Amino acid sequence: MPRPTEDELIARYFAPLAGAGGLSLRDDAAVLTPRPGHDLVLTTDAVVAGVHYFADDPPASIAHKALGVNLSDLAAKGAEPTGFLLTLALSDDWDESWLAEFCTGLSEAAALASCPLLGGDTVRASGPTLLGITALGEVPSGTMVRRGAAQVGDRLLVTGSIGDAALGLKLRQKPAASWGEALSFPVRAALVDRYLHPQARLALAPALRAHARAAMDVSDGLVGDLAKMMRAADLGAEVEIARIPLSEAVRAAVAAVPGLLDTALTGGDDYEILCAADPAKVPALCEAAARAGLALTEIGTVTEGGAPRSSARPTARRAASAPARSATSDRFQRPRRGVESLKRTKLGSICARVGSLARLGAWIRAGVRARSTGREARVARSRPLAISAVRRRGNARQSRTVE
Ligand SMILES: Nc1ncnc2c1ncn2[C@@H]1O[C@H](COP(=O)(O)OP(=O)(O)OP(=O)(O)O)[C@@H](O)[C@H]1O
Ligand SMILES: Cc1ncc(C[n+]2csc(CCOP(=O)(O)O)c2C)c(N)n1
Ligand SMILES: [Mg+2]
Repeated sequence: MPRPTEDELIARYFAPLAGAGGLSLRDDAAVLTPRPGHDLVLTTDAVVAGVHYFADDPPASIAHKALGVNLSDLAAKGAEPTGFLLTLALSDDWDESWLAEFCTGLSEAAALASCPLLGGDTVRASGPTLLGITALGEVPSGTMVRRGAAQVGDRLLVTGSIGDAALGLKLRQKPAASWGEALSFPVRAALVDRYLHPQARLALAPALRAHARAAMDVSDGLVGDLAKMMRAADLGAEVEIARIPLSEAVRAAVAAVPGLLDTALTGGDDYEILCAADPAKVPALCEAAARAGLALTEIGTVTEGGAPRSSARPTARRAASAPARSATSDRFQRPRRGVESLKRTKLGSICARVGSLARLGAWIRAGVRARSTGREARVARSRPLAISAVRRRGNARQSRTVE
């Protein structure tokens, strides 16, 4: 059967999802008038087959994820969704039934969030399918919650539970994983569901605007994203690892294989919200979250920064005291090795104190400097991946001498 043309696709599958500003998807562009006294909040995120989802994931789930990761950014900014634009780059082998299911899922996800389709583009890709969504939201003027606005002494809080999706991804990759056998079938299914269907915490948006000082959503793993948030404020943080909210399923998995804690804390795909609030506002924030049906857990405190190293926003202090470094540890960055970087990160003392190199390694690989005394870890900014140098030297005591 011949595949529909782009115009046929639009009329059959996309126009039914269009909101008022989308003009039935029959014009060159959409048009919006933001509510008086409101700012527009704009965000865009793409998901790619084989990178962010599996090509054989259910098409409706893929749609839910593509929109959900964008709604999560709006939620973290305290914004309420207005609508979204969709760029669909379909791999050569797409078929209409896939697209029909995709649009069913997209329609459900959009309706749940009151976030209609406003427009988009459909093209053929020579590589894997890519779904790019640009989401628009609104906040009362001047109230968008910023990533970098935390202050020393603020409490750090996180919604929901961390690590479920990362373990769900592991199960999706290897359903017969031995640690999975410690979990009942419904618990395993719940983990995979967290991976497939991120739940943007939109219900938290008003509480964040009212009571939080800073926020971001956790898409790349709590460890890495906390480091990003602290870097944005040029501050550090002290996190009590034992307070990080873990579901029963994640606890059971970690009990079976302790190394899975690293996966849970650094794996990503959580789409929870990490926020910082004045301690005096924490009770009101938590009550508002509870009224919105969301758990919010205190996990630590914002502190003065460690040795400033980011070259992303140079300051006089940085220029005077520290070498430049790249902005984040992310999926594009290559490992940095060698004793020089080890010296600068003071990893030696950290490793000597922590004892569990394997556990700490994940924090440091994600660009976080941690000190630990028992169950507490002090987390600040650091040079990513220097842990590999420690490993190569193979001896924490020896490493300490180069601090
Ligand atoms: N190619 C790009 N062009 C312009 N701005 C970009 C580009 N890539 C990222 N940014 C901007 O950089 C900032 C940080 O982006 P980042 O991707 O870390 O945020 P995010 O969308 O919350 O994360 P994630 O992609 O993990 O969900 C955002 O303001 C984003 O708009
Ligand atoms: C098939 C598959 N393999 C791996 C992952 C894990 N993953 C890939 S990108 C990303 C963070 C956000 O990405 P970005 O920063 O590019 O927006 C995460 C957690 C996944 N979701 N699916
Ligand atoms: Mg984000």
